[in-house]
Amino acid sequence: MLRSIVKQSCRGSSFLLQCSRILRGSSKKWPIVHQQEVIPKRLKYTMSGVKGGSHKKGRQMPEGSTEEDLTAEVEFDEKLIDKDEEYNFIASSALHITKNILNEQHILLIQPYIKWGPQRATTSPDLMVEEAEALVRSVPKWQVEHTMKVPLESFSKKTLFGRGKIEEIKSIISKLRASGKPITRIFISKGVLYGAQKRLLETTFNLPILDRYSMVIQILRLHATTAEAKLQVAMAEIPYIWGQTRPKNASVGKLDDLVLSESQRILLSDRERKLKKALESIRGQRKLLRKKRQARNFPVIAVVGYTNAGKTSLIKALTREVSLQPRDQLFATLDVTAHAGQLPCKLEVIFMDTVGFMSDIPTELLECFISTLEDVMLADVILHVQDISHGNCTEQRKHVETTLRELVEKFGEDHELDNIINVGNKVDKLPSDAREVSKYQDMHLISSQTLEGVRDLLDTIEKIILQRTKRSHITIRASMGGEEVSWLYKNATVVDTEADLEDSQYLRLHVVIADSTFQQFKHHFLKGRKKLV
Ligand SMILES: Nc1nc2c(ncn2[C@@H]2O[C@H](COP(=O)(O)OP(=O)(O)OP(=O)(O)O)[C@@H](O)[C@H]2O)c(=O)[nH]1
Ligand SMILES: [Mg+2]
Repeated sequence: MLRSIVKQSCRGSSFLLQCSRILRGSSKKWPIVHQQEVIPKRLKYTMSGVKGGSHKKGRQMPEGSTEEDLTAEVEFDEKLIDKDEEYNFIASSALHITKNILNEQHILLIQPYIKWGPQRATTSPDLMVEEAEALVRSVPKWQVEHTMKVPLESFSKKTLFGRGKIEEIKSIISKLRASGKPITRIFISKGVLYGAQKRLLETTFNLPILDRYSMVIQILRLHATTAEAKLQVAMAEIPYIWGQTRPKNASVGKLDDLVLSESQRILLSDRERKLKKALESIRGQRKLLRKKRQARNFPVIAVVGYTNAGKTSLIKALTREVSLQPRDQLFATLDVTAHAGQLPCKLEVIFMDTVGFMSDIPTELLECFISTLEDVMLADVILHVQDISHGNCTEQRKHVETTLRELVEKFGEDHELDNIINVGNKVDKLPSDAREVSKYQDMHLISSQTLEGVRDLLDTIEKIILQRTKRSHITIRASMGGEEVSWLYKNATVVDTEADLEDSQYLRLHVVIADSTFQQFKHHFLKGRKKLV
């Protein structure tokens, strides 16, 4: 900690600059046919702004910028997120999207896993089942009636399971029907099943089959409320449908793939093109929004983590924002929303809530949320929230870290991911003697529910934010009622003020100030220039 006292005088005002520079850090390296029938509707797309923000009166804002300015409009065809009967027909064949997702469904859950070899599961089958059950629970009225763990030698068999296992599954389905629990869907908890595998199994059991990708799509459809989230989910459906479809000139032997007519192919391509365009516009709007935030000079803290780790709960604990609704559901948050908060030094910051990650789901799905994830890449600090009470915590952590790295590489961001703070959440669920374990050593153990450890975490965030955004904590002595005082209120964060014991005409202001702003301050007041910019 550097402490220095600088005595200066100018224009009759003397300054005692007592600089307590807490931290100084390195800079951040940082298809169709129907086009004519559709009347493109101009839907209002409202970008979520900073919720709960409190702007200090007189604080310097970019000219003309207000909360209102965070609203932007993107034009897109209403059919992309609403009812498009022809598309829905294709989607329901490939994804088994139900007309009314809220209808009751009775699920037979099958968890396949590889016991030996390079594809061997890194997680225990029981934990895999637990996660698969949580996926089903995330849709109201969907109920797991029976669960099976099935060890396999590989996932590439045409019928996935051997003959004996298929007979066993058939017999379980019959028994359940006989006992008044008829199965309506089979959920095979594997990332993506080949189109041919899926259709063969559907014919064998005479039931719709869901894999993890199509299961997650059902949940995302249910949880998407804003136009942006709905467009992103609509986009995420397209690669899956193409993957399930027999390629145009494929040999007729592949009868088990989903076969689309020429007009259906055109419809799908056209939809893909329009979605890409709409999402590009949204990406542009998000960039604009980011620029506005940057102009306002608010540090940004992105909160990432495995789904259900407690990201939304942590933001709620840090901001006390009552409107935030943490839910015991997977993929509860689909929109990146910005929430205003304050660090202990009173510096206003923005916390960004994000979409959760999940293993054994192709990154293609997550990539549709790229405009969202760009906000994460460009944040000053990333909080990686982990549910340490979860039996699979270590694997979840690895998965999030790997995916973040993959996304950074894929989207060419120059990011070293060196600004991550690991947060071990739900510590209240751990017995006290389990907390000392070395695997938690690089983590801030907290509970978003009891608020244990939250204040310490905020202190760490503050330290890193000050370092990365090149801000310092300093004390400035200035004449009471003088121009310097109002300038500082406008351009810096005044944490506290006290009377100067040596001279009652002076105030001592404890401020958090960006290094560049401090240079401006010195330039204006120490060089005798009266006019401020
Ligand atoms: N006991 C306990 N439960 C917690 C804690 N933090 C979150 N939860 C619970 O965990 C569940 C998930 O919390 P969320 O905050 O919605 O998790 P999330 O990471 O935002 O989840 P997604 O948005 O679905 O990715 C909710 O039921 C919360 O009440 C905690 O510190 N202790
Ligand atoms: Mg959430």
